Amino acid sequence: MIRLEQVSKSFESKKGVINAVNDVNLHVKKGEIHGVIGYSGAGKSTLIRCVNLLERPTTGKVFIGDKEATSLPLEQLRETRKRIGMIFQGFNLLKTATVYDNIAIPLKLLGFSKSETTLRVEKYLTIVGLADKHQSYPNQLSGGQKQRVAIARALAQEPEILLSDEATSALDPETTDSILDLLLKINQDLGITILLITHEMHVIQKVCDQVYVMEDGYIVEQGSTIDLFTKPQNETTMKFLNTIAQRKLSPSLIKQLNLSGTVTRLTFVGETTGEPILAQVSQKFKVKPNILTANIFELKNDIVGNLVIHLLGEPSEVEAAVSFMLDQGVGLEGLEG
Ligand SMILES: Nc1ncnc2c1ncn2[C@@H]1O[C@H](COP(=O)(O)OP(=O)(O)OP(=O)(O)O)[C@@H](O)[C@H]1O
Repeated sequence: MIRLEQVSKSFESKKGVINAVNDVNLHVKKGEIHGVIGYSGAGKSTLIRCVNLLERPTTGKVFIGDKEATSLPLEQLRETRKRIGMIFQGFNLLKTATVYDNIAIPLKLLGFSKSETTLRVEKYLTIVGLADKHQSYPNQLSGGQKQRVAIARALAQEPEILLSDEATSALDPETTDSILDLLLKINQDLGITILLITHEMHVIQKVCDQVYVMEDGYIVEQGSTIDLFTKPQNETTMKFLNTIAQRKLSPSLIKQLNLSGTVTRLTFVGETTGEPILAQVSQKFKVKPNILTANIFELKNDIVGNLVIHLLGEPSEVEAAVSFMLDQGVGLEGLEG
């Protein structure tokens, strides 16, 4: 549905050329939700703006469906843009217009009749849960409600694709979750393909099928959400994972705990998450597993559990215990300690 082939974007500035996006390849299939995560300045906004050609790539190709948007004449590009809705961190609502008009005005500008406009405004305000707010003004709404209006405005044009530029970054955690639930609902119920950018791993965790980690304009790691959560390869990915679950024991903690022996992280995915593996390990082998940290979190389609344990015992028993856990489908990663 969205395909980027070797897309780069540079800007001329007083300090020289800034390569904001470098050689990015990306493919979002119809109905999927993909997320790009990166720190400030990584190039995420520039990248997402290249998708609807708000920024024209310096080199590379952008495909929307089977059309190469980067080579379309302006008139056809306008048509293609109608297939893409966008929401923003700052909502971009007209302050002096009611909720109704915020959604209706773009439709009127697109030439929809009054009755079709009314129908669509009502339909999409109901979908976002604000059917009773027609006549409110943006300053009478909470941040989450404003984002819901912005989502209704984007949906009212009945796009196939929704681009989300840090749509939850200005919201508190609870409101963030309610907006993410809404994105999941419109993805599932309306079949809308979503590409989002974020600096919050929680957003990726909750809604994304595929993830791209971006740094200095490059995609430094990409894969399914489950793979990134269980087998991260890149240092930046690990830093983002650390924001939701402790992955490393700090040297001072290791010192305080006076750990000797084996410290390992166990990763449980799906069915193995509920198995009492550690109880079995201590029954079958002469080892004492001591849990140092533990967490369990839900991804969009999976459950992942992480345990950091300290295994005390004779090396041969520890080795046998480790091998048993591997056989049970548990992911293992040695940690310093
Ligand atoms: N119009 C522009 N002119 C010059 N430089 C730009 C322009 N837009 C972005 N940049 C530069 O490109 C780089 C990437 O910026 P971009 O906004 O895409 O990153 P980001 O990951 O979205 O960061 P943030 O989350 O802070 O917005 C930065 O160095 C930025 O200063």
